Amino acid sequence: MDSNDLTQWVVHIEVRLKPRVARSFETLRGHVHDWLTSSFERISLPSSLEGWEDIPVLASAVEHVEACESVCPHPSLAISEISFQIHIYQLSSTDTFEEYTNHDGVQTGEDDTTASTVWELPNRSFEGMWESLIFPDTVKLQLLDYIQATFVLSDADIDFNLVTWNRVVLLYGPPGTGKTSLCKALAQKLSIRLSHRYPQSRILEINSHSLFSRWFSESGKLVQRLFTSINALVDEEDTFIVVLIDEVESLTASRAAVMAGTEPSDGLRVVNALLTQLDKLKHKKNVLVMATSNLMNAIDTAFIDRADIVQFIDLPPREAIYAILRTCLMEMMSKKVVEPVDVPTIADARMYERAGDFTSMSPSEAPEDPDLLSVYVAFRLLELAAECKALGVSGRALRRLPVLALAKYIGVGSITTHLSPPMSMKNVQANGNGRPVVTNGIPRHVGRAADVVTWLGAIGKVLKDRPALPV
Ligand SMILES: Nc1ncnc2c1ncn2[C@@H]1O[C@H](COP(=O)(O)OP(=O)(O)OP(=O)(O)O)[C@@H](O)[C@H]1O
Repeated sequence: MDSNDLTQWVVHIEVRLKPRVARSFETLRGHVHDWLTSSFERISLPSSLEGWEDIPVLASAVEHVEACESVCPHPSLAISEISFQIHIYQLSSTDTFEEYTNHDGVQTGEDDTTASTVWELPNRSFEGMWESLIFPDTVKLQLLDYIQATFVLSDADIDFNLVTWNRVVLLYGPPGTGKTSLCKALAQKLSIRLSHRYPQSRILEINSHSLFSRWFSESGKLVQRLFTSINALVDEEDTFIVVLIDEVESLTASRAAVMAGTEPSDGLRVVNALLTQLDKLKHKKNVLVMATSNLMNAIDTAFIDRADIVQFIDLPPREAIYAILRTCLMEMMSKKVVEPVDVPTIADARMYERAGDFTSMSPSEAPEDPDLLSVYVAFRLLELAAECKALGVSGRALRRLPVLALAKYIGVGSITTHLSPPMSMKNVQANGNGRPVVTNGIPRHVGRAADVVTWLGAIGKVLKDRPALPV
């Protein structure tokens, strides 16, 4: 951007408070703004910000500050180019609660089926999920922008008869590509970003299979009953509700298939009931329906037609695989399971690749010099990512590779420490190669870690066992 250009980019700053801190969010927002504008010249996007620990009022209340990714094409921005939107939030640790329904609508215990599970948002169980999901392009930001666009139009009091939307998003694609996780992560993000409008947020996950009653013809009624409880939640106008329908094809089986006799006739009642209920929900501002499917062809076209966004989520491309494997490796390094080295980002790895810095090297020739070792790691990770891409490995299977590598090729016995449960202080004593440390008050042993070259080699071997590798 031209330095004379007065355009400012909106940058979202998310400030997570410690549990049980009872301070005015408005006052804290002011302190965070003052700290940002007085302490930084530039901010990298995305990045975790540090330095608030030196401001007593922030140190006593804050747990984490994140400058979120932005549509801005620059990796960092000068403070003068930024218009801050500061979101203060506190995580709920509340366990999920389940809503029960049965054929006659009375909770009786044995016959009850769990029709839905509800979480308060933002919830500790979903923290970090957004960052951990890696997709090509700007899939995540586009989805976030879509929701924000609906709020801009709602605020402008746009006539719903002229410009309309249904608040329904459908993600489809192969299994294990992160669709369900993306829905949950998006719900968490929205609960933080929309907290000035909606002080409460919840996600309600529908258990599609439970809605098929063993009492013939009851399923349509079960859907209606479930939506009666959803409507009760939505009626609280200061609460934002995300309704997640996983495997939506089981609830919205194509009516053509039902007519042709390839689907049970109960399916017809369910899909009709669901479409009717969705039409009623679309007038509510505080609800978003997110659905996922592996079988797009099996979904009734009337449901697809109601979705404002139909987004294909594919198997990860090489760059995303690199980034996912890198996060796995870095997590293991941070927990001392793998010896720490600098693992280049995908951007750096591609730079090395373009510069021709890679020469084919066998693991026995891996350099000892830390800088060269880090280039070697980038090289091996790119190779592994290309292999995974060729095999069509899903994101879910990628995250399993470290466990398989440890179990099959490294050997559980060759690594000590974090495999054992936390010990009390009096039990802490140096053992074997380990020495005791205290992390967050929990004593742990730092033991023998595998070296990164061995790890990468083991992951390569797991990929070679193709039949045993669940993709
Ligand atoms: N693109 C990705 N980036 C990072 N992690 C991913 C990605 N895709 C999948 N994963 C990992 O795989 C796990 C499974 O993902 P998830 O259940 O959301 O996939 P899904 O597409 O909904 O699968 P299914 O269709 O089988 O229900 C997640 O916990 C996540 O760790």
